Amino acid sequence: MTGRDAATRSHALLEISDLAVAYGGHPVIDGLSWQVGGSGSLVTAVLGPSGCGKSTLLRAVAGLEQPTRGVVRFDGQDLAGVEVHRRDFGVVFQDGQLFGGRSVASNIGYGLRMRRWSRRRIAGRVTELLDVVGLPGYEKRSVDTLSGGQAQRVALARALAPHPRLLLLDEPLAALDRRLRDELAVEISEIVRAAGVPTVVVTHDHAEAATMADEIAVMRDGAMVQVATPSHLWRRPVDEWTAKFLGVTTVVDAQLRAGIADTVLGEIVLDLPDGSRRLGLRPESVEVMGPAGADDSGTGTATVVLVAELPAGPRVRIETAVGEIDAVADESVAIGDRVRIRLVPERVAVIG
Ligand SMILES: Nc1ncnc2c1ncn2[C@@H]1O[C@H](COP(=O)(O)OP(=O)(O)OP(=O)(O)O)[C@@H](O)[C@H]1O
Repeated sequence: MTGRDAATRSHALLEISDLAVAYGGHPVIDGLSWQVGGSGSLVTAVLGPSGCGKSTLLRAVAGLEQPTRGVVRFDGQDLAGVEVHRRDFGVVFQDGQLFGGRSVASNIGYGLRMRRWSRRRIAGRVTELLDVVGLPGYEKRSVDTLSGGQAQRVALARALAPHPRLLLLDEPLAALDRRLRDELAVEISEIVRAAGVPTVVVTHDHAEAATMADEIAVMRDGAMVQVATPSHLWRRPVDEWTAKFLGVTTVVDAQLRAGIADTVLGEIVLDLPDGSRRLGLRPESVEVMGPAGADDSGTGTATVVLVAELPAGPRVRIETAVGEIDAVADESVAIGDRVRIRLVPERVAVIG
């Protein structure tokens, strides 16, 4: 399967219907239905809070957990009864789970030896993959001497080696520090796209999901609540829980008339039908404009209660009609200033 196939395929690659998985009789996933890859996306993220069942879902797709109900299909084939190693899926876990005490080459070649590839062919594939993951020449190194980031690169190479039909990544960056996570998220995304392997990546970090994936499935309590592109998710979260999980800190009511939404924080142009809506605000959704004055029609007013000078510009906390909220400022303001505020249309989330 190549990226191009993914773009032209009309049916979903992975189809899950009414899936249920339980541990000791306690359901963790109950009635989950989800289709992956039908819209042409190659990398899909499953994003949800800790404990919502993301890893369990991935393990059920890999064949490592037995569903109590439901169907998992891959490319039209029902996977019930298909053993883990016959699914041809590559899996990478949070801590890589490399075989300790062995060399990098031995780890990457593992699945190829199982498939009875010749030594020469394995050696060629290992070298090729070490180039792909940025570790050329590492064949003989013991995996016990690798850094966390290097170990995850080797785990990725091992998963990609047998040309899997699907790659399943379970929080592959969770054990790494922030800077390395950001760097490796971009790298992994580039690597799987270049290889053209459809990928599902589980994460609880929405920046990571947006960096890596074309499509994000938001999961809550064992079910999918919304599946959309990252930009659609930020702008149109399906409900208040999803909006807040995605970084919305304040929700305000709006009355729309002729493309203008009226809120207690001022007016905003929104191309939506007349009626009542709820708007979700993140700090970047609210801009502090300058001193409040005689002509404040259409804008809200607020009082500055805290100022933090961040590299990207001042971040301020302001007292408004809906309580204290965080906002961004173009120019310097001081604690106690009475200021005008503006809602930024493209950075406001419309809920529902
Ligand atoms: N082997 C197991 N036996 C019993 N309960 C389990 C097992 N694995 C997971 N659970 C429970 O199932 C629920 C979902 O766990 P899961 O690991 O799938 O969630 P998650 O969304 O991946 O969480 P996290 O982001 O913290 O890894 C949790 O309440 C967890 O305690």
